[in-house]
Amino acid sequence: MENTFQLVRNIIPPLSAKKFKGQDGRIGIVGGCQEYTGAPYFAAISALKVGADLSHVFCAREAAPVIKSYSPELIVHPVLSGWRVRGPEEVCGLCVDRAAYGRKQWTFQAVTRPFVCSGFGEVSIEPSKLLLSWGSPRAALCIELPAAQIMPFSDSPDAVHEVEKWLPRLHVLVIGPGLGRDDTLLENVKGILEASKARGIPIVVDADGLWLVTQQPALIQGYKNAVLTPNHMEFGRLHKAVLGGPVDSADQRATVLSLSQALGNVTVVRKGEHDMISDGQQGSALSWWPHSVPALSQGSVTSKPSRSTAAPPPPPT
Ligand SMILES: NC(=O)C1=CN([C@@H]2O[C@H](COP(=O)(O)OP(=O)(O)OC[C@H]3O[C@@H](n4cnc5c(N)ncnc54)[C@H](OP(=O)(O)O)[C@@H]3O)[C@@H](O)[C@H]2O)[C@@H](O)CC1
Ligand SMILES: Nc1ncnc2c1ncn2[C@@H]1O[C@H](COP(=O)(O)OP(=O)(O)OP(=O)(O)O)[C@@H](O)[C@H]1O
Repeated sequence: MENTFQLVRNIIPPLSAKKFKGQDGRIGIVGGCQEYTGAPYFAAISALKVGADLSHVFCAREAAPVIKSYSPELIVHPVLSGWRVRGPEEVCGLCVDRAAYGRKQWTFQAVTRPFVCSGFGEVSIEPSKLLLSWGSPRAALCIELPAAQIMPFSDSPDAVHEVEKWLPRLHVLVIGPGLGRDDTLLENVKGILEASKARGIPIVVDADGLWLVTQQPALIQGYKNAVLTPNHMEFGRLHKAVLGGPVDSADQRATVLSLSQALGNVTVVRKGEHDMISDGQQGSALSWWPHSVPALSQGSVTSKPSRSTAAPPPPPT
């Protein structure tokens, strides 16, 4: 137990009157969409609980009010998602919440001449038109649009740019908790990941960030400032994508080591009954992680303390 305390002390910055806010860690979490608001919250708040000073959450627009109301300590940027439809003159502007794209239910706001409508209704998109219907009895509005005019948007014109301007002030970025798997949103996240790499910022990749990396392992290949934190399923998917086959359950540690090596010595923390870590040099089981933490969706917490102070990953026992 004493050993565990010492290891925890190693990654928690000591309090000091000489420091000012921000010096002990400014963390960025890229995650949170309409469905998932808990995972980015846990990621952000657990960084604060282990000693970081500031936690920023960059999330989809519709997740922001929810995450903000979990805690006043978090700084929440609703920049990741949305659709803006630029229509013909009679449609001055129309916003449809991005997270629901591909489904029937949308939250929308349409500013048309001669009226404004907003609400929660059904939207169908065809190549050249957009049909909104809402209310009871149902009202409908059909807008003729060239498909090219339905464009992804963030609350600001460019999601990557919006996050990028914060990057010089961040010590570490956590990419993926509760992000969802929408292609357009992941395209934004890809841009954020590349911008972070260009600055050498340490990155923890979790949950849907791992989904993205599984589709495009080159994104993280050889970036030694990255820590991947896959759970059982995520590890299996990543292993298959990178090494081309299923996980050898007979030697779990070896699989973590070989995945790390195949990714160019990116650090891999495989979560499970025994968390396993490898930086491609050696593979270890982490018995130090406090297993009083129940296996109740605590992965969002697990991955964050390990890099939340931009400290090196915890040493193996
Ligand atoms: N509060 C929030 O905001 C949270 C948000 N989150 C968000 O949720 C989304 C989905 O993420 P995920 O990890 O649940 O889905 P995924 O990777 O598809 O795997 C699910 C399947 O894996 C299986 N399975 C799992 N463990 C296993 C094991 N040890 N051994 C064997 N099987 C195992 C299990 O199979 P089952 O038991 O159902 O047969 C299940 O079907 C993602 O967008 C993420 O960001 C989450 O982070 C949660 C907290
Ligand atoms: N079978 C298990 N026995 C004991 N502890 C476990 C077990 N599986 C996971 N854990 C603990 O839970 C932590 C999170 O693992 P888990 O597989 O739940 O990750 P996750 O699915 O990414 O979580 P989240 O749902 O928050 O994203 C692990 O780091 C480990 O400490």
